[in-house]
Amino acid sequence: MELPKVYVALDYQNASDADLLINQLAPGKVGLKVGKELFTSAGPEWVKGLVQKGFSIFLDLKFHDIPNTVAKAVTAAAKLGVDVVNVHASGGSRMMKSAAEALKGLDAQPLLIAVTVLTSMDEDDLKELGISKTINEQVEYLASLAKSSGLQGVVCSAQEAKMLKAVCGKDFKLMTPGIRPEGSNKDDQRRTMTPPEAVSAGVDYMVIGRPITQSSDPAKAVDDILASIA
Ligand SMILES: O=c1ccn([C@@H]2O[C@H](COP(=O)(O)O)[C@@H](O)[C@H]2O)c(=O)[nH]1
Repeated sequence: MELPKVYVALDYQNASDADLLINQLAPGKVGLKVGKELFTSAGPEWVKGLVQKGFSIFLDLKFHDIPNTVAKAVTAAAKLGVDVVNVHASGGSRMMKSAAEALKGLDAQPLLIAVTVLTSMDEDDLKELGISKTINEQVEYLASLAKSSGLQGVVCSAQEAKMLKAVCGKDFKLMTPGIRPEGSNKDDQRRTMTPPEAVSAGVDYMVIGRPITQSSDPAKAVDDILASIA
């Protein structure tokens, strides 16, 4: 099944706030990304309800723990019927292999992808962590590790898309947050691209939150974004 190009990041405090937007969206047009805040407040049954309504769901919980725990967590996510689930590549190859192995043989197998370097980070943030590589080097390193561990793609910035498609191959999926329509506020994001730039760079999927959720007319913001990449 082909997944939608745009996932709306539902960074809301609770299900009723999120439902106000979801009720204006059509499942065939966009996917929905449920992250830590909303999952913690709304819970797995609410996520299952979105799946039943026909939405493609990216469950963005960025698991990062010992291999056994992450394997169990991705299994629980798969059982919700979500299409995409993620782990942190910095959890290492044993952790990622364990997650990939756990999904094999399940009836529903979500796309398993790994976060490389958060799109809110720049080179100074890497230095602070004791990493002397450039952003591109670190993203390439972690994406290659994710690929060799059996994952199907990564979360990265659209700025790294061309490089990663060349290194990891065109079938290796790129999910890209940090997307900002022309003229919109960057907020805490550091490595951004506009939707048309991201499409030209070859991304598979885009995650867009505040430019939609904080717009005075979120449904129109979605339509404008989709029109800009049609
Ligand atoms: O590297 C990453 C990984 C995840 N995210 C998530 O995507 C959305 C982006 O929201 P915006 O409002 O469009 O900035 C948010 O839920 C993050 O948790 C990311 O931004 N970068």
